[in-house]
Amino acid sequence: MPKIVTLPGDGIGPEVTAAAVEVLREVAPDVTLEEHAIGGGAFDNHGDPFPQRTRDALQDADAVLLGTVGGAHDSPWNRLPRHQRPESGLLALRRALGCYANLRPVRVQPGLEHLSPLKPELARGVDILIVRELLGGIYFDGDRQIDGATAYNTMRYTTPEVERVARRAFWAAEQRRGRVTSVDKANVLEVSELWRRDVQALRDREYRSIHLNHEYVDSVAMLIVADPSRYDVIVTENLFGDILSDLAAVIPGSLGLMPSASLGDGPGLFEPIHGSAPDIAGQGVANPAAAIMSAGMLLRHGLGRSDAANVVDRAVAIALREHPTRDLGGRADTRTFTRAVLDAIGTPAVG
Ligand SMILES: NC(=O)c1ccc[n+]([C@@H]2O[C@H](COP(=O)([O-])OP(=O)(O)OC[C@H]3O[C@@H](n4cnc5c(N)ncnc54)[C@H](O)[C@@H]3O)[C@@H](O)[C@H]2O)c1
Ligand SMILES: CC(C)[C@H](C(=O)O)[C@@H](O)C(=O)O
Ligand SMILES: [Mg+2]
Repeated sequence: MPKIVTLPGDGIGPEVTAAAVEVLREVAPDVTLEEHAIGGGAFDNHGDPFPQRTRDALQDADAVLLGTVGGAHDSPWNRLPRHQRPESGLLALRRALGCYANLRPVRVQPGLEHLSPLKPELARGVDILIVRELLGGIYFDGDRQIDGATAYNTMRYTTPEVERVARRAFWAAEQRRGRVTSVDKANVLEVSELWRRDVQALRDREYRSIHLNHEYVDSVAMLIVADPSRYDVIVTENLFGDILSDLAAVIPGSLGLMPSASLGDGPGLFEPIHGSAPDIAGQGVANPAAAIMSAGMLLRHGLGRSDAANVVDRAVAIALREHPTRDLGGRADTRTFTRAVLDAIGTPAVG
């Protein structure tokens, strides 16, 4: 019986995770779910944003389902030493699981173009997979400091770090349209020069059937919304991927439609890309679609259950058509939307 560790976290995390858990129980009733603490609440209760008990629970987990961590800008959590802050708990979790490849799909489902603020002809058919490097770069390098009026962080990558995430991107592209765009800032940064060189060399050595091109991150920030259909798989380093994926959320219509899967060599981590949304937390109005779709990715990538994952994706699309949430200009609250997903799961597919 597969064991899934759930980590609801802070803000809207518990609200959207509860929805995803309901859906998981419906489509995978044999799975064991075990809830643990992470983030700001974990610090308040256990003095650590990634407590030892949570760390221990990962040992025999098959997959991890995460909500969100963090507080508002004026939260006391933001005045803690950095290693005690909620976000540090999340980064430590990613590192503990060794999840170096973060898959962030950006998809406009047929019939849901109207949810996008882009013109329907631009939004129609968009299907991008952003592969974000998740354990390296400026997020993790030890060389960082703030001291009086001076502060620095360093962005560092090694060839093995670049190659392992690029491999995931090439592999994904082989199952899709065979195109990879590697995004960097090689016109300015040495670290991007290495990134570009290593991605190209790997393509030339092992993935000759893949069409690879390189683009600068500033240009991609424009083109991804101006002409999103030009992209199939995008592979990029940690910080660029963080920013580009929130930007890309505009294409389907909301951060609440952006799930993710973080994969390494052990159990995967599945989480919506959005944050704890302190502005709407506790009101029961968060869009749980990204969390539910993350549970779908867990079924697909974490447990190898594609059929169940397809059922979830189809049900989410139906619920979005009939009961859009407030972030999408609709009126459905979290409960109504989740109910609609559960109802759609119970309705046999036609055709
Ligand atoms: N993976 C994570 O846990 C994660 C990711 C990003 C940010 N954060 C943390 O979350 C906190 C808030 O960050 P932020 O405000 O910059 O970003 P955010 O993603 O929490 O919110 C940005 C905006 O999007 C809206 N939004 C986000 N998710 C939504 C959903 N599911 N349904 C409806 N609306 C939604 C919010 O209401 C807000 O207006 C910070 O502490 C930050 O560090 C955590
Ligand atoms: C909360 C933060 C550490 C995190 C990140 O920057 O990776 C978030 O923005 C994300 O996109 O998952
Ligand atoms: Mg982010």
